[in-house]
Amino acid sequence: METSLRIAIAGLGAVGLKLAQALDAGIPGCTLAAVSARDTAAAAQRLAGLRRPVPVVGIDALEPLADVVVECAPAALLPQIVEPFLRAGKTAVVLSAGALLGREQLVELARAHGGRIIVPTGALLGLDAVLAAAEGEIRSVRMVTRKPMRGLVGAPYLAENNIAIEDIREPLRIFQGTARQAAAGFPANLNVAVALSLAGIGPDRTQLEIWADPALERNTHRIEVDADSASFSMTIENIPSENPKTGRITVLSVIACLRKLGAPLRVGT
Ligand SMILES: NC(=O)C1=CN([C@@H]2O[C@H](COP(=O)(O)OP(=O)(O)OC[C@H]3O[C@@H](n4cnc5c(N)ncnc54)[C@H](OP(=O)(O)O)[C@@H]3O)[C@@H](O)[C@H]2O)C=CC1
Ligand SMILES: O=C([O-])CC(=O)C(=O)O
Repeated sequence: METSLRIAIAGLGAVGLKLAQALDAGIPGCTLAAVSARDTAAAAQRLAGLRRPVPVVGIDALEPLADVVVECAPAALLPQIVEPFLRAGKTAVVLSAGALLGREQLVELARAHGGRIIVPTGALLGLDAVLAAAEGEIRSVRMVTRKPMRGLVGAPYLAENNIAIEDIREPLRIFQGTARQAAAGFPANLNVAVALSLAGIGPDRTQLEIWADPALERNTHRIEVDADSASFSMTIENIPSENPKTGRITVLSVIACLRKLGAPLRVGT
């Protein structure tokens, strides 16, 4: 007998709204149960076209209404969104992966209560191969991210280091360091680097370069992995969504992830 997972969406922006619409159109094994947004009235308006309306509630009211929460909100809200679900032994799908760093207690909470945190591949690619390689020995993981300026503006790292990118004419390397350092300096831009590090050799060994490139339209990530099982490199060129910092493929990754949760055939690691 098919049971349907009740899905809550925390954050109704570029990712959350598209996800709500996809759930309303139908993802097998999943039912949209509730959403949360900063501006409740505006959110209710955005959802007016849904076939089956759902309540718009505060973050703290989501847990009793759902089995799974999809976090697609500003990174600072991550603990408030996922803790109630983990404490109830439920599942949290996390897009603000950078905010998991330094919050290992969330994983402990999940472990203690039988809950689960799932980080989808999101705007990246190749995490299946990285996970497989990590079962052997990975010698190095390097990622190079190139973004148009509108995909980077507002990042705290730029202000803290007096880096102005608005008027650059040539590609400019604005950051070189580890995934952990990038997550702190670019909390709305580099979740993908943290997801890569969690799949592979961790946030302190995953090396990252970030370039601002005025010639680009797409957020571009290249990953290079050297392991005892294989060497591989891959590049993804993300078409921006309504939010220039967020690739269109991000919500599709979440939809695929939810579909997989209830699927009798699961492909990929
Ligand atoms: N892992 C990955 O590969 C990727 C991760 N991300 C991350 O995913 C997250 C979502 O991205 P995106 O959809 O583009 O972001 P948006 O900025 O488009 O949307 C964020 C949403 O969060 C809502 N929000 C803000 N404050 C609250 C609150 N207090 N309670 C409830 N909701 C709130 C906003 O509400 P309102 O509309 O009312 O203002 C908005 O709807 C971001 O952290 C982003 O960095 C993005 C791309 C890829
Ligand atoms: O890393 C992110 O959070 C988003 C990103 O780069 C992209 O969408 O390409």
